Amino acid sequence: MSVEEDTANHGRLLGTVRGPQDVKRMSGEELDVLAAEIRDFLIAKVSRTGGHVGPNLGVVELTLAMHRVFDSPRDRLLFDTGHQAYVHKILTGRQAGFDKLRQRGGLSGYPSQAESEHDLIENSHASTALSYADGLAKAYALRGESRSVVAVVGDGALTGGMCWEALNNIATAGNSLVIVVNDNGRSYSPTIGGLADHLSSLRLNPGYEKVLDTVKDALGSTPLVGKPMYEVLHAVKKGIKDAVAPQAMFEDLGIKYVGPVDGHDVAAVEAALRAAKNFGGPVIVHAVTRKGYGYRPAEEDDADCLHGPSSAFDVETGALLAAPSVKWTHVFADELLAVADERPDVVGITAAMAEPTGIAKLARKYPERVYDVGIAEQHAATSAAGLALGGLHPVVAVYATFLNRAFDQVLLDVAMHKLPVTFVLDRAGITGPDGPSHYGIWDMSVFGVVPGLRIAAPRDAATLREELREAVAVDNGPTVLRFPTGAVAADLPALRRVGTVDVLAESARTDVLLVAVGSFGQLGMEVAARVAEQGYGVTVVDPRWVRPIPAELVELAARHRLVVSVEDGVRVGGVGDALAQAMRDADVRVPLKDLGVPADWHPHGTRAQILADLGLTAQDVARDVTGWISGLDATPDRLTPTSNASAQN
Ligand SMILES: Cc1ncc(C[n+]2csc(CCOP(=O)(O)OP(=O)(O)O)c2C)c(N)n1
Ligand SMILES: CC(=O)[C@@H](O)[C@H](O)COP(=O)(O)O
Ligand SMILES: [Mg+2]
Repeated sequence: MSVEEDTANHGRLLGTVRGPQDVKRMSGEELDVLAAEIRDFLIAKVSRTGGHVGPNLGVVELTLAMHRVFDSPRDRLLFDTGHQAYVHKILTGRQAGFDKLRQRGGLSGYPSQAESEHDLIENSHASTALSYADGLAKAYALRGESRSVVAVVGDGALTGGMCWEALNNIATAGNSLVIVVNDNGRSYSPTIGGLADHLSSLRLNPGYEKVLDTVKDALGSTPLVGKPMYEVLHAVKKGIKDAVAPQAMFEDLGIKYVGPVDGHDVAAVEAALRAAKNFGGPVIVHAVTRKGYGYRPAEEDDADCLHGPSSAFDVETGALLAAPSVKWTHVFADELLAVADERPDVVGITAAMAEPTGIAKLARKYPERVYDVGIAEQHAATSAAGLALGGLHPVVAVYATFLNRAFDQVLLDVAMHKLPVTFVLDRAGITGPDGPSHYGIWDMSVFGVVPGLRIAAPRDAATLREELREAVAVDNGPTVLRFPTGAVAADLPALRRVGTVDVLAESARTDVLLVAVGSFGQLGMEVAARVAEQGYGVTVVDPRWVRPIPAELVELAARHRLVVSVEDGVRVGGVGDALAQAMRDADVRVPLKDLGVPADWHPHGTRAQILADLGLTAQDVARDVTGWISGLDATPDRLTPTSNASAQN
């Protein structure tokens, strides 16, 4: 079936859309038909691949209006977080790519400059678009380029601190800039905080422009008597603004407010955008939308309005077709609740992701002991420091990649004060479909340098439970627990424990010490078996606590001919790097080869595919290890002692 035929199957009009110019000339009726066809298309395609169906169903009309009012790519359309850019992709010639959405070699789930000139922000981390927009608008102003900058930001993303830093600057700069607040009242769960309350107060108020026009009309018949009348009018406007228009917050900042407007009414959004485009300064267009709009399973999904089904789902019910087995997240959630039952000082913090991180389970039993801070990881870290100063032991549960932005807070607000805060990093390592900015590959390197901070990498459910308990027992500094996405690894019992290091396998021969970090424990066992077939002995160890490097690991290294480490994190500054340094410091002259993820922007795909591309499979590692150890046989001094010569370029 050709692309045209396939697309046309989802609607006659959609099949005619090759680019934004095709929607500019459509009538209101045609746009309504096209919106319905786009919804059919989204549900049909995303139900097969998984992806952010809920958010994108909520921005169909919004995106149509944007592409009708503005001229992308000359005018720049920015999408905060970017998970809601599918409609933008549909309208910019990429309908054919949706059969391989978020799949290796296929369409990214986020804007991608490599895909289209219409795309700009590729980072899937929330709350960045307004800062990009501020910079872009300043650049166009300085270069004398008359181009519109439009940033779509969700109510959830608006709870991120960067947004307010940007608004502060946008107001001062006064450049022409359109901020479309896509207010569907939800992140995953309902958006929290004072801002959310403020936005909902706006949703409930009549647009104050309308009220103002009414008053102006009423007063308009009154003959103007110079200054006094002006004073009266101004006083009336101010009174209205203060009384009926809580959007004063934005306008007092110096940013014009337009709305609230029905985000599912193309004509209404268009009118607001045209007014904003011609205003000649920064304008907020407050669009009220519904996440999952037009698709009952999403609209009725109380958890997260089908925010992002991770794989194919049933169109009728929205339920995932492949029931997830026991996930690392589930094990964490259960054990945290068990700990909380025993430890009244243990509290939980989430950054707008209670369900995806498992913290929701604790919140259901102890709602008073869980804090949802919004998409505000920096605040989460320092608020946790405050909780710890107040005598509690906070557990901050975030995806590994999102803690990157709170490095300074972890370093100085938590660690320098030696505060007992536990950071639980879910989705650590290569995740897959969400691509490079979601890869939780930096934490062991970035946070490994923090003095007094300890990092645990459990290898299975049993060690996750054990290491979580060990972490919350630490009362003189921060701890980090990190584990990958997906199904939890089968329990891998240790033969014995040396200090905190678990020995998983050993042999009469001590040719190789294989340090298998975290969930790579099973991989280590398979490597040992393969290398043993070549006649070499491999000792497989799981350090459990990977930073700081356990002294016992260095002692074990000294008793082998070759050390190999393998980790689901970047090599630079990773566990292998740190072990090599510890061995040098102890003058342990044994060659070390460290395997891990190259510090780079790795493409999206499945976790297994990306790991295979990086040579992080049992077969590849076994081949490498065999090559290195047999090379030592041939030329014993080939690898200079304590070398951590890179195993990969
Ligand atoms: C820094 C950061 N933290 C967490 C996330 C995970 N995340 C992805 S989308 C989302 C909710 C976004 O809500 P909103 O901005 O309102 O957009 P909507 O999905 O409602 O369209 C969250 C928390 C993220 N992408 N970035
Ligand atoms: C955009 C975002 O941060 C999430 O919606 C992301 O898609 C994570 O998905 P998983 O929860 O399936 O890892
Ligand atoms: Mg939202």
